[in-house]
Amino acid sequence: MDGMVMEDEDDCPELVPIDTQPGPPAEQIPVTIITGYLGAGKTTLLNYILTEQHNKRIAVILNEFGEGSALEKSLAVSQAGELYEEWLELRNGCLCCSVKDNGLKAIENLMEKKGKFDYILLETTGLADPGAVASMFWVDAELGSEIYLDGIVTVIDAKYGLQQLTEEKADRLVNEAARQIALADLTIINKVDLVNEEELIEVRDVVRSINGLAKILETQRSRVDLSEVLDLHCFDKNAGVDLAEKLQLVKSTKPHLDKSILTVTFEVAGDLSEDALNVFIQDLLWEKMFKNKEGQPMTVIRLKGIVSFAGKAHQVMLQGVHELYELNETPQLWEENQRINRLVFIGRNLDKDHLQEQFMSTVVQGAERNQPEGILSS
Ligand SMILES: Nc1nc2c(ncn2[C@@H]2O[C@H](COP(=O)(O)OP(=O)(O)OP(=O)(O)O)[C@@H](O)[C@H]2O)c(=O)[nH]1
Ligand SMILES: [Zn+2]
Repeated sequence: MDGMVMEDEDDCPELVPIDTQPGPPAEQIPVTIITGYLGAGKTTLLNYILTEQHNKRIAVILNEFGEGSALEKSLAVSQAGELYEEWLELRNGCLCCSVKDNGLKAIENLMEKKGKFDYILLETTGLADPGAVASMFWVDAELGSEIYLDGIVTVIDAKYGLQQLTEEKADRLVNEAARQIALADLTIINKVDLVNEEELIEVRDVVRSINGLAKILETQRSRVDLSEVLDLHCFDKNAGVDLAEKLQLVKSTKPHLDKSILTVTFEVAGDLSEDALNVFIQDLLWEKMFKNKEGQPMTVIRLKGIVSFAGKAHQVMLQGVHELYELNETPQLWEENQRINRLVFIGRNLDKDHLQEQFMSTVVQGAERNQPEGILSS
């Protein structure tokens, strides 16, 4: 248990046991990923945070990782009004591995030269898939990096967001704007000055229909309460208590605009077999074995949950970003006879009934089981 699991590909690290310390050590530096479609207000948000926040040394990274095939990319880091540039070498065109090796190294080099930052804000370009960038920081924290992923913030243009979300995509491609919303821990609907109340409600409904879990803020010029954006600890197992509460409020959504991406959530009482759960998740995320009624494979972009393992007194937090997932014991103890697994899946072609049916097969049955099993609600 307590480990990062990833697909076993040649260039990628293998299953790595991690320490069982609760939460990131104090000296680790949080990185918040700021994503969102072209022109939504990401840079405006960065600048706002930089001007509002005076007691943190914040480094800003502008990410071009996801784009082009150039062999070198610059990593611009600005701090206290000064701009530094580091060059990244992209090996063999494999962005995932190059970014992982060099992106973090560049940041760490920079810290050696310029002194430690307290916080890193990373703006992805509007068309990038922030999932790849998020995975890199997430994995690296497990490998003992100085940097950990705090949260994924997606900025949405109140005026053009809907249009961006409905842009036709070639058959198998996911609309990037929708994917960015699906990945978010927090969404910010910006430019509220440009729309009327009705239009705003429409955008809000669509955002909610894609991601039923992320909090939604509404802003003008990306002016937010910084405490709602920074230090969210979304990937931290100590956030398990908050997550457990939040999951109780999440509702499954109906497709709204972008037909394919939505949120599915359910609760199942009882204890799970850890092995069976791993098989279920891997079949879902890696093998894409589960199909909807139209025969299309279910694709999960983001996954969160609190689960109960047979024989474990503590709650276990489940987190997934694309094909990476993690199970971590939280400090939270189960109350007797209150062991309820709560899961939230955000992705395409999700069929709730089928997913829940498959999940039920991970519940420990018969003599092994020490809790009553059954569906509580949905
Ligand atoms: N009317 C209005 N304009 C805004 C608001 N927020 C940002 N803008 C403007 O929208 C434009 C795009 O803002 P940016 O912050 O550069 O957006 P971005 O997401 O960083 O854009 P790219 O990096 O190009 O994808 C700029 O001209 C901003 O001044 C807002 O709340 N209302
Ligand atoms: Zn920008």
